[in-house]
Amino acid sequence: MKYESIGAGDTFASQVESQNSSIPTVIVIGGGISGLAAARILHDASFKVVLLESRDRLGGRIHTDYSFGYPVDLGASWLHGVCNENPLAPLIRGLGLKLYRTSGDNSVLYDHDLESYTLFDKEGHKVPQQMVIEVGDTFKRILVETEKVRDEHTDDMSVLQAIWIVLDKHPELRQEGLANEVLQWYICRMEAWFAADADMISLKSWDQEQVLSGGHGLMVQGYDPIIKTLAKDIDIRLNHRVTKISNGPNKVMVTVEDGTGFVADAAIITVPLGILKANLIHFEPKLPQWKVDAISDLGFGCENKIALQFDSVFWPDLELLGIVAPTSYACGYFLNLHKATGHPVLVYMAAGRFAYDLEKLSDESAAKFVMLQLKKMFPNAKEPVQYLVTRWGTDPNSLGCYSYDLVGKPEDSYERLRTPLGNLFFGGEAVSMEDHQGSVHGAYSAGIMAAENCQRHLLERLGYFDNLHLVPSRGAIHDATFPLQISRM
Ligand SMILES: Cc1cc2nc3c(=O)[nH]c(=O)nc-3n(C[C@H](O)[C@H](O)[C@H](O)COP(=O)(O)OP(=O)(O)OC[C@H]3O[C@@H](n4cnc5c(N)ncnc54)[C@H](O)[C@@H]3O)c2cc1C
Repeated sequence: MKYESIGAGDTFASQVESQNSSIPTVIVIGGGISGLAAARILHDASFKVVLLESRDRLGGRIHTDYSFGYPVDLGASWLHGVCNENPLAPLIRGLGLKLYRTSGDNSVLYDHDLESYTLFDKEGHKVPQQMVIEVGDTFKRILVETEKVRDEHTDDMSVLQAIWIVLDKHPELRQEGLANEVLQWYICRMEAWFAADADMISLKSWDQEQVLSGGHGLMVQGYDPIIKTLAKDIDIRLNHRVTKISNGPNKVMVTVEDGTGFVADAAIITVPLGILKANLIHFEPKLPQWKVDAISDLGFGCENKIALQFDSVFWPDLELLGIVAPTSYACGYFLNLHKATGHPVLVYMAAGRFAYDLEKLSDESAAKFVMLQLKKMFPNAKEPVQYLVTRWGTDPNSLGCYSYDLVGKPEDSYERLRTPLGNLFFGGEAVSMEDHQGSVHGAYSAGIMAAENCQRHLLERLGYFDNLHLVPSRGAIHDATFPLQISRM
């Protein structure tokens, strides 16, 4: 074997000398979709791979929970870009997974269409749908005007600041009373897309991502089958939290929490940006300043979900039930999973500072808070049978949800983030963000890209071109030709 698990106290050099084999070896750090995609590619290409994952489960920010008796995604749940060009389409087709499309292209609500929801004020009165549509149109006009603000200013600013400038210049776009609360709700939806408050999001970059066509679809059976498929036959070590990475000229040594070391020809790191920002992994030699800067130039937002299971449905047959308020912070909404899955489940979703604040509450208090919101809309709402509460922002394995462009971010941050350092390659959601804005398919592509770069680098460095049989790196699962199964009720 080219690499092996080694005990604490062994020196890097002595371990390197003891390794002799003809098969290139790679350590993949992180068992989310990015790490699994990387491991899959290299495993299928006959590399020797070991994947180190800190949690006691795979999937990372994909987490399909089954405690309600059926799948509920507590992390990612939408496929952004329901089209054949989506890199996940072949896997989804091959597994016969169903998608429930919640919006077409270019919705002002990102992954929902205007007709798919109802808003309520804080007294529980329905907001007239005509007002919701009109304010939605105004919000679109405000956003168009912010493009002019961008053109007029050389320095970047937050989206919120630009909105204020627009409202100052165009008093006719200002909203009062209930209409302003609806406008705040649109801002709240925008903040959910970036998992960050509007005063943190870069005006220069917020709309620059390349979104795939086909709109957005919920994974009806959850994302878990994809994780299971990618993980098949990979040497995976759960409960292996990496604390140190020593990047030598010919080998990489990765040390985990209990002091055990793993040596290989190369390593691919796919831990979330929040982990890199918090310096939870010690790099030897230290990361160069340009890499450290790239890590701090990007934002890492937070979104939390509180899933409520009821014994029966008492709410209307709509996809989203929203509550408007005088600030976007105080607005909220429930995703009606019954619409897509047939199960009596509502998922409350909170993003940005509010999501962090929710994490300070106990599970019970968080569920009580959410039930108060629900009872404003439906005074006779039943109590939930069960509930699940996420804490992505303080979870030591994620420290956030997904990346976004901070105000003033230099243009080449992503490029610097993904640039390899010798035998160390960088995958993970944040690395591919300029194309895929913190998405599952972005993370998947980033893992594939890192694996392909690593593969090329090692084959060149080790001179293996002649004696390795390489399976085409996208693998047989990419050849499936079943149509995507999409429904809309
Ligand atoms: C609440 C929420 C909702 C989302 N909604 C959507 C959505 O609807 N659609 C969408 O496309 N995307 C969504 N996303 C984003 C999507 O989930 C991520 O972009 C994607 O799953 C990231 O995959 P990844 O492999 O890069 O990172 P991760 O899934 O975070 O994988 C990294 C892995 O590294 C492990 N790790 C951390 N530290 C260490 C360490 N020191 N040593 C070893 N392992 C370590 C972690 O445990 C984790 O398993 C959402 C995310 C969240 C949290």
